[in-house]
Amino acid sequence: MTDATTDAHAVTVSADVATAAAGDPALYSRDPRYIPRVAAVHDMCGYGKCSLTAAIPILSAAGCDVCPVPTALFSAHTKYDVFTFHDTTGILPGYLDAWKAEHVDLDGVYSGFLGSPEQVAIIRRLYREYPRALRFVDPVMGDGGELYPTYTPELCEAMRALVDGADVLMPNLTEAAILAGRDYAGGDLDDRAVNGLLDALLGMGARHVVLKGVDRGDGLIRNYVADAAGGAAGRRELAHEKLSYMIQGTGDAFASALCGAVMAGRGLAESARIAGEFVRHAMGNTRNQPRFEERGLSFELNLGELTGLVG
Ligand SMILES: Nc1ncnc2c1ncn2[C@@H]1O[C@H](COP(=O)(O)OP(=O)(O)O)[C@@H](O)[C@H]1O
Ligand SMILES: Cc1ncc(COP(=O)(O)O)c(N)n1
Repeated sequence: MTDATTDAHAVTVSADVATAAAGDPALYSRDPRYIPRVAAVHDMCGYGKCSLTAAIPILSAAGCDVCPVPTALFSAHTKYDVFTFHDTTGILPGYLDAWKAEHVDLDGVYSGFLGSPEQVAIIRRLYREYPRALRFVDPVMGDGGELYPTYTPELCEAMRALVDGADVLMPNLTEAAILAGRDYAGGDLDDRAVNGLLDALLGMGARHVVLKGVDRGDGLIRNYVADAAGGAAGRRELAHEKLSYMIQGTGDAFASALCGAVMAGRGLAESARIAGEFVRHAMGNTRNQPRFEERGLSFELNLGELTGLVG
């Protein structure tokens, strides 16, 4: 892995990904006249923008037909002190039976926050019934070494089953450690530790991994892209400016923008670059909103960055 060079704000990359398309092949071959259909298996939050309320507009802006598979209904995301939670596991088998009866077809299955361990079986059913669909897995479980409040050890264990065969696995460092069965080692991992986590996840059967959120205290956030087929030479480090405040929902927006860029026919490293920039710009706009610390990422003014990706 080559070190990123820094400039003040923009993304820096360890290779010129924009011009090195040969080293950053598309995972999806996009016909600009065709609108790919992506099932978004996430929760719905009534307030606090994240999960489905991020996935639907962001993927739509990137030119996808988004079909929600709601894994839970929350009054607000789990960073609020008060929220209601309704697990929708019981309705999902009938929901997918009805899709099957109507011959719905899918080009992608993009999963995130789950409501119960049984929902992993629902995702695996989607994989079986739509074997052509690209599998995007955001293994949402926790952050900063802590699990989210509705996540049990059983749900984390079930989540591990989604690693094998994932076309794009997008964990943060907490989630990568849980999936790989390692202790969380903080956010400032060196290259060797990053490579160790990437190797572990690729060894568990992921085809590509985007490891998010390495923070070495130098003002940058680093995301890493690795490819099971490409070996060490195929790894990319993408670094961009770290803003000094935190916003909820950045992980969901990043994963949705990355998924949209891949479905628009971009390479994975280029897609990770686009997603990181999209989140960084939207964080700037979120800062101008009331109660910005808790409202979720306000990306409404940034969707135009994604509408031009196709064609
Ligand atoms: N403070 C920040 N400044 C700039 N970019 C950020 C910041 N927080 C998150 N991002 C971008 O969004 C990506 C995903 O955010 P993160 O919150 O780490 O995901 P998760 O919710 O999965 O932990 C990061 O890898 C980074 O590219
Ligand atoms: C109900 C719910 N859904 C999703 C998230 C993840 O948010 P993030 O994108 O910050 O990981 C959350 N905290 N709560």
